Order: sequence, then structure tokens, then C-alpha cells
Amino acid sequence: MNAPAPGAAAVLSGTRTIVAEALTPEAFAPFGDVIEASDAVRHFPINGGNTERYHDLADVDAGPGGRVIISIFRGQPRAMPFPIEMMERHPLGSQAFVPMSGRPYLVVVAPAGDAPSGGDLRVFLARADQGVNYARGVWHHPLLALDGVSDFLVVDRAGDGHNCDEVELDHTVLIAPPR
Ligand SMILES: NC(=O)N[C@@H](O)C(=O)O
Ligand code: NI
Repeated sequence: MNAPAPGAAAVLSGTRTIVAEALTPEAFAPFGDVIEASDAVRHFPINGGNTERYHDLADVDAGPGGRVIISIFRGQPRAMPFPIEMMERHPLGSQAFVPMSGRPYLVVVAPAGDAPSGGDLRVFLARADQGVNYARGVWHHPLLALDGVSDFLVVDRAGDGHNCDEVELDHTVLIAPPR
């Protein structure tokens, strides 16, 4: 059997397998922002030309009564192919992950709104120089580090209220990074 194209879904041994697609701002736009220093974003020299500022890359949202905080998540690598059995969302604020360990990672998302089914998932392979910012309420799988223990700078919300809903998927979906 030919390898499925990135982003394609293939039914292997009765379980649907999705091969990750490359992360681009356009493809990720329905779910939030891609945080990367590319010529596609507004950038300009500062500090007398010593530094280039890649400006205003993500919409950080702590909602009413929330506070924006910065943390570090140290993720253990996930074994591939990985079964996606649940998703979560943060209804009160956004959540951004910026890789610090020089490794790629996987991003699994579904649109904000009703609880997703396995058929609603989008799977992206993020490069080591790309961060993501999940917009408020966007369904996503908890951190999916690859290849080794990986640190991520995380920008999200602290404050009152319940800010993490979890849902079990109606069927398991295996994900695999592109070959
Ligand atoms: N629990 C927690 O803060 N982690 C998740 O939100 C996640 O997206 O990894
Ligand atoms: Ni989260």
C-alpha cells in the first residue's frame, strides 16, 4: 500500500490513521496562530538594527478576570503511531506552546464548538522553530512531544473558573508523522 499523503486519512487494520500535514499559518488559521519568524509576518529592525522584531504574532486571550502567565512544560516523547482518544479545550482563554528544545512536535486540533468526533481532527507536524497559539475554546490534544524530552514555553491563563474541558472521542484515531 502506498504511504498516504500528508494530511490524508488511511484506514489501516480497521483503525483510521491520519498522517500529519505541515503546519502553516493559513492551514492553522481556523484554530489560532502560528508563532514563527517568517517573512510572511510583520517584522522590522530595532535596537539600532542589531535585532529584528517579528511583531504581534499571536492573540493572547486571558478573558475576563484572567491573568496571562508564562510556564514551561517538559514533555516526555510520545511513541508513534499515537492513539488519539480524547481532546480538551480551554473555554476561558488561549494557550500557546513555543518549543525550546530544538525538536518537532505534533499538534492535533478540532474547531471550537461542539465536542469533536474523530473525523473532525486536523493533525499538524510543527517544526522546532514554530510555536502555536490555540484560540480560546479550540479543541486540542495535550502536548505531543516527539523524539526526546522537550521543553515548551507556555503562555496561557490563570484565574477563577473552570478552564479545561475534556471529551472522549467516539473512536480512536492513530496519528503518524509524515515519512
Ligand atoms: N493541563 C495542561 O495545562 N496541559 C494542556 O492544557 C495541554 O494543552 O497540554
Ligand atoms: Ni491545553
